[in-house]
Amino acid sequence: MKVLKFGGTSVGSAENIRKVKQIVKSQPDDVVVVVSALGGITDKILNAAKMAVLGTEYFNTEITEIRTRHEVVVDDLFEGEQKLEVWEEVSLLLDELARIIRGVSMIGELTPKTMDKIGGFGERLSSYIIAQFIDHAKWIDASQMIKTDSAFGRALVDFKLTNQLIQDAFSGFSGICVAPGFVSSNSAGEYTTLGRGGSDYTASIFAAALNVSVLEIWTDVDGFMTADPRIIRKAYTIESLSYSEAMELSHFGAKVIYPPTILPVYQKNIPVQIKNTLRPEGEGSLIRSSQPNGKDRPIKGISSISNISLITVQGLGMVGVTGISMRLFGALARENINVILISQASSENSISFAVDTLKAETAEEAIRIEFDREITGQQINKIEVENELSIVAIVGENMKHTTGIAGKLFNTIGKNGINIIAIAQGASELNISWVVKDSDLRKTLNVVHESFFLSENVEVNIFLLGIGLVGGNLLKQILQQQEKLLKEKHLKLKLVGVANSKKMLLDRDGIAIEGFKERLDAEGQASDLKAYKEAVIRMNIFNSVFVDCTASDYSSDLYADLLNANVSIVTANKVAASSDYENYLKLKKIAKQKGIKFLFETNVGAGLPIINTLNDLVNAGDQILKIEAVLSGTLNFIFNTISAEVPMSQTIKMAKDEGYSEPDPRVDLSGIDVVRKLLILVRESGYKIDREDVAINKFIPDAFFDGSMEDFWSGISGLDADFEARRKLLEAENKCWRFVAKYENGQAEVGLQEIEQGHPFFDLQGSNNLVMFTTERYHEFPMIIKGYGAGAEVTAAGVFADIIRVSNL
Ligand SMILES: NC(=O)c1ccc[n+]([C@@H]2O[C@H](COP(=O)([O-])OP(=O)(O)OC[C@H]3O[C@@H](n4cnc5c(N)ncnc54)[C@H](O)[C@@H]3O)[C@@H](O)[C@H]2O)c1
Ligand SMILES: N[C@@H](CCO)C(=O)O
Repeated sequence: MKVLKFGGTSVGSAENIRKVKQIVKSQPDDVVVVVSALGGITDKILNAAKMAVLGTEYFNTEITEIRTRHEVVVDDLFEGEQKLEVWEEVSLLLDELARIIRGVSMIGELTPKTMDKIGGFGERLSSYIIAQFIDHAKWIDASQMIKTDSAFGRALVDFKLTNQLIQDAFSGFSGICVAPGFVSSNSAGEYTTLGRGGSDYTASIFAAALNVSVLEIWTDVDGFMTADPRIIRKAYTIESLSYSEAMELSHFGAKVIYPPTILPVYQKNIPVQIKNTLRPEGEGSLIRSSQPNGKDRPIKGISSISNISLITVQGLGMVGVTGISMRLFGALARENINVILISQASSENSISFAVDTLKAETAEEAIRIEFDREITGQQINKIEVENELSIVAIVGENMKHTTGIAGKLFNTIGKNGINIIAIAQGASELNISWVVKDSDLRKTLNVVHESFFLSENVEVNIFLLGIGLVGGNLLKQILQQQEKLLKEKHLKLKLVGVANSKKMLLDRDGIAIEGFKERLDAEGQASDLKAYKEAVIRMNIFNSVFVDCTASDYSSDLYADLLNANVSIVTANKVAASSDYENYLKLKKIAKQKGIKFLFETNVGAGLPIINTLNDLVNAGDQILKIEAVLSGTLNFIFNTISAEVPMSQTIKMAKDEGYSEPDPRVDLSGIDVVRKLLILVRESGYKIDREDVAINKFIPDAFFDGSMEDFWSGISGLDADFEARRKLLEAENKCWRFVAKYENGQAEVGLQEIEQGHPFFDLQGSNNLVMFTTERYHEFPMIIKGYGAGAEVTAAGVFADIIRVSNL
């Protein structure tokens, strides 16, 4: 035999009741079907009664709506003679209900006893209709079998008597019977009810009394999910869980089953199968006795409750004093306040507990009254209430067998900048709960869900700034690689923000790269860097990375604010890392302290692995003694391309067209770009250096850099003849020009040099770069890194690699 329980949504309409019939009919076993009232009906009944006692006539509207809901269902489900018969019986029940509510209105009194009498009408109505609809089903009056005390509203079951009555009623029974949930009666035969979740309880009581093979709870969700699916789209159904895990998850928000109702079946070790009436083919969740399974994940699910207040009672006078907790929780119990989480440090000087925000004020008042003497005597000096909080809990029996869960949990949460306000873990190790701000809840659930591999993929959320040559190429490369990364590395790169100097667009759900430009143009708001930054911070998305592909010289606050909000930074823009040494150091420090990344590999040598190599050398204890390098792709290209046929001014235009130069090529020609790169290399080598410490030997007069861009382009060809004459002389001497950066013994300089054949710089072709590190370990033969040093494609690839580094793959 089996017990099947159908909830309010499952029996909420004629269409759903047909599904119920199908499910019941397809059972090979004898079945007891326990049903809730049609969805929303119990609330309406209780509301009508409350309206009646308040003396408003609105209760009549509710009664009419209750009648119509049932009429529509009966009309739809039955035909001809049967319809009349069923409606006649249903009408009688509805008339009785209306009479009682009118009585309440006349007397102006609504006792718990009356509430219980009318509270079960919804179940009596629905069970009767369903019993008639399922051929050969028998209706049984569960209220006369489940016997309770007379505590109206939440009666206590007399299990001995109840089990006997149920067993007697079912002796020799076979077939299908339908029973109302929630209803019970006292020894005088008066109606009582079983409290919240009462229909689950009825089903559990029947299942235990009849010792059935399984209790099936049919509801409107697929079962227990790994997290709230409204927040975590990747949440999925938990196949099997223990009674304790189910209780813990239900207690914290997953209202799949009402926890105390599990007790009777738990005691008899009867499995509970959760199924979705609207999707019966789904696997659902199976609750059974704990069978720690090595293959199971250490945690089964994450649950949460919002609108929590945390109350902290603090005072040195509490230390070592017995009875404080007893009085504290006694005071709360007297006010009927449910305490959801308790945390007390071993110092005993404070105790914090969480309650529903609606109860916070009453709780504070109750404590102030209870501890009036201690507050006056300053043994207790602080009672603090913090609102707008949420509790999050991870639940899993296997946590007991696994070390490092708490470490991993709090490390991931911390890295994402989420502040933990209180923590509690019971010694059963079944549950770790902690308190965060409501505004951090979504992010917390996301990172925890992901970090415990409840979801298969690691997600990195990208906010891109700048979609010119480098940014545009980057998006193309991500688009090309996205699927492969997802499939092979389980890395999901999601674009959640994109901006250029005209427009900006943010979307937490993701911006498809294909067609992003059209969407940016159509939906984007006017670009505003401050607003973009603030939106990134406000969105508070987990695993966020801000990718800067502009050359903008904005305030240094931008990066600092983002890093402080735990958003990693990947930048092709050299401005920040080459700004004041103090600012560079500050940004690196924030990133380190927050456990996130500030990466700028492409700042030197575009996609060449220069900074990472330097970091490896230094981290492994090497010391950089000398740096000699050709660091400008643009300048190297110019000096390699200039000839009798191609004058210097033309090579500048060519470098720009090839995408080597800065958006403003004067930054390259003035040597500023190379100074920036040298500063970054020297700093990453571990030395303090600022811009004024670098000597620049310019090869184009300052006057060309002072005017407008137009002035520059129109004037620069004036230098062509002189350059060509000098070039010829150089060529005759078998030498070439290279713009060289050098650092040694605290001296830094950049400038044009004549390079002789045989020198490593001499054969450096096109826009290539070359860096030579002379170190304590690479002494006689310096380490050389050489290759494309500029170009949108290689730079974008370097930025891409940094983004992947952020994901910690
Ligand atoms: N091209 C290379 O070889 C190379 C190599 C290494 C590093 N970089 C660096 O990459 C960066 C980008 O270079 P690029 O050639 O792609 O430049 P670009 O001019 O082609 O693109 C710049 C982008 O930034 C946007 N932008 C500029 N100011 C902005 C602002 N205040 N707010 C929002 N958007 C803004 C522009 O609209 C444009 O989309 C530069 O910092 C450059 O130094 C380039
Ligand atoms: N403008 C830069 C790009 C690479 O940083 C160069 O020419 O080297």
